Amino acid sequence: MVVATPTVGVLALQGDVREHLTALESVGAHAVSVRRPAELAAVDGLVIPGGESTTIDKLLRIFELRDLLQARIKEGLPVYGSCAGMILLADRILDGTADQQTVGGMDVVVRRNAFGRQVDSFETDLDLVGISDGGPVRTAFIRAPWIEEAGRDVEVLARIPAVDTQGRPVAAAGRIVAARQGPLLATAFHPEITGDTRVHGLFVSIVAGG
Ligand SMILES: NC(=O)CC[C@H](N)C(=O)O
Repeated sequence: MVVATPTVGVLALQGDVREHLTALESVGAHAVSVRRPAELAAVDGLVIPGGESTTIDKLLRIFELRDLLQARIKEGLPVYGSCAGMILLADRILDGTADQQTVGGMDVVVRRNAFGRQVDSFETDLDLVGISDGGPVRTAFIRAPWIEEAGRDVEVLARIPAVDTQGRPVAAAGRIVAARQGPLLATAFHPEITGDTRVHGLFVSIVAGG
């Protein structure tokens, strides 16, 4: 089904919600905050923002959204998870806290806080499969995870390049930092804070039936 102006929710329990709402509006979606089951039931797609995955995990249960979100993902709801959102979409995680759970849906193993202390946070340009116009995407990594293993049905969209913008070798070279499995999209980075809205454009096209 092709939806002309899709309604895309941003899970608004914790994290940088407003930047996602703005980015989604700028690529033609009707963007709404989602905090209640009725709001989750009404959206055509959902963004799970970056933040702290353990907190979002707990709040999903407190706000009685977790089971509904899992059910909607099973029915095919398009969901884009960024950073902590990517952790929540993963079927399996490494370095989670003892009681941490994910919502799941993507056949990936994600390692939390994977980049370690030295490169805790950084910005870089990445080539992304599916985004060819306008060159590499400007991305921000903030205590980011990476995808350690991806199942057969997962399409890898981006990896950490071998060298940084100054030509220096990168320790995490080759790590998977963006992937898609059907209507589920995940990025280890935050695209909403660099002013580059093309990842949101890609997600809205998935929601609209692409
Ligand atoms: N920027 C982010 O979303 C960081 C994710 C955070 N390190 C976590 O484990 O949830």
